[in-house]
Amino acid sequence: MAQVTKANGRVPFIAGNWKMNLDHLQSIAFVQKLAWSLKDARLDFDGVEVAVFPPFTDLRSVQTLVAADKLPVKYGAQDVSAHDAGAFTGEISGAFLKALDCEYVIIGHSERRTLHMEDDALVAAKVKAALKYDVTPVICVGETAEDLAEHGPSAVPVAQLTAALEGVGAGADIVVAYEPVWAIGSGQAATPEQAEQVAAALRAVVAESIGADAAAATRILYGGSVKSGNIAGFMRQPNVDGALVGGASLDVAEFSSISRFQSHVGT
Ligand SMILES: O=C[C@H](O)COP(=O)(O)O
Repeated sequence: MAQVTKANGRVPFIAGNWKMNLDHLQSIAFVQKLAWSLKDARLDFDGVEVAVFPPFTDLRSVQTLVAADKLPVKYGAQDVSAHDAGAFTGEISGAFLKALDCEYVIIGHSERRTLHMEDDALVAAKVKAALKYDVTPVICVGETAEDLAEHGPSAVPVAQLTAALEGVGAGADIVVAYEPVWAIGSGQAATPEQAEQVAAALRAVVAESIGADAAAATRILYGGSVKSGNIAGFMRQPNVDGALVGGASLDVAEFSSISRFQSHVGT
């Protein structure tokens, strides 16, 4: 299968955020089926990285399965504490994620910003906590419909990413996810051109904050009502390197189809 790994060298990244869905038994069945599906499709795993982000309680099961069967599926957590250890009831340390071989952690998802009152300062602290333990943060930014009407598409995501990277060292390994809040779970995705416009602005922020080399290497994802039917349009954009998928990541066939976006490119 022809790959569309871009001339820029960034490996496309398809990430499934399960949110609060699928328990540890369901996670095992899901990851097994996903791996079989991707293998059946003869996906070249050098050409695309596929990761799932299950609830914390699933991570040990997913780790065991992936390690035992050497499955070509990566995994990460949906949140991390800003603290290392101690009296923080309900929190999960980056050290614990690293101990489970999590490569990634989602930080600053709009649901955490809105429902759990996470502000830019806390997001920035969590980014540093993840990097401290060598877990790559997937930093989520995005504007609400009101922000869009008032400030246009880029202003709020740019401000959020600038704040999230405050104090982060040059060359840090990060992933950025642009998720317009109005597109999440709404069935109304941004257009590929809208996503590209904001992704380009976010890449400039990465360059300004942690350096041009890091900006060239950083994957910027689009998220918000991504499906197999619209993924190709996003993947054609020069600054969009993948997708953070919510609802559609809970259906093995659909998530596998999104991961095989190469087969939709050109259609
Ligand atoms: O993290 C994923 C996003 O919230 C997108 O969710 P969605 O694909 O259900 O719109």
